[in-house]
Amino acid sequence: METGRIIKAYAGYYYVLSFERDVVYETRLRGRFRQEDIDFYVGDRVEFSIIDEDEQTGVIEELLPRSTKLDRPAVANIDQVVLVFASQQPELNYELLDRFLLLVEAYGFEILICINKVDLVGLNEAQEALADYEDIGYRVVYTSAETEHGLNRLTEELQGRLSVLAGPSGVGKSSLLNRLSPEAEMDVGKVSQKIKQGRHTTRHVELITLDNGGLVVDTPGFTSLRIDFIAERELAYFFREMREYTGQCKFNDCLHSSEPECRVKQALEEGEIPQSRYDSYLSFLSEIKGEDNQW
Ligand SMILES: Nc1nc2c(ncn2[C@@H]2O[C@H](COP(=O)(O)OP(=O)(O)OP(=O)(O)O)[C@@H](O)[C@H]2O)c(=O)[nH]1
Ligand SMILES: [Zn+2]
Repeated sequence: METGRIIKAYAGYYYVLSFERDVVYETRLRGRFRQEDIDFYVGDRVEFSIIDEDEQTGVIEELLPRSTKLDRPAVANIDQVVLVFASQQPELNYELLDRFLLLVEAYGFEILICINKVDLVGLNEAQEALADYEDIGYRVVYTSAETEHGLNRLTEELQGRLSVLAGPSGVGKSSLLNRLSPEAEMDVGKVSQKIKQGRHTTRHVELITLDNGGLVVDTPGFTSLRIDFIAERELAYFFREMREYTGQCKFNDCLHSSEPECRVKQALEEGEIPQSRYDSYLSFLSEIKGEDNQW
């Protein structure tokens, strides 16, 4: 039995990249899966048997355990979300960055922040703009899809993992994906050959294969920015720099807004929590409470 990962699903066929060799097999599901009503997603790890080695065809026999599942796009086993923002055009919107960070924290994915278009402001300015986030402990890479600055570092961060890009419109997500993907098609000839046969005008989610073993979802995730599924009481927990203080307030049910003797607000005054992050927190809190529902 072989093991591999579904990198594309199309018209009843599942394209499985073998873990043992650099080959993509065109597979079908065993009939029993239809009766059992089991869904298979791009990103799923499977066991399969080979029907014809020359034709690279096979049959999926088993679904291996899934660590995570995202619905839009439907992808299983995502290891990290790459939040792409631009240092300029569009101007870096911190509250929007905090909203994306909150969503990804709430889903429990690992996070990499990618600041693109550094060619427009210069690396120093781009880094200064993210200093608070690096202090909090977020990993940040600085890129330019235009000059290719930082693309090696980004590729390293994608190594051996399944990543999805997310971020606002116009920041360069497609440009970065295009920079990453031609390499993959050149180096993994058989992969692209098999995949091209199934290309079609309808959009289907696919994984882009990098030659360092990294996989990247070809469409951005987190297109809905609604946060009202998050409970008021857990909001501060998803702000990493607030987490350590939330248990130390005078009141157990403190929401860190207007309560007295709030340890979070004390940390804010002492400069341990950035003012702009706290402003985002208050804004999201009132949104969750239903006082302001703009999304
Ligand atoms: N100067 C500069 N321009 C860039 C860079 N990356 C992308 N752009 C430009 O920014 C514009 C938007 O890029 P896209 O790649 O379409 O951005 P996107 O994030 O995919 O946008 P949506 O498809 O709306 O989500 C295009 O005109 C790109 O040429 C960069 O690093 N530097
Ligand atoms: Zn408090």
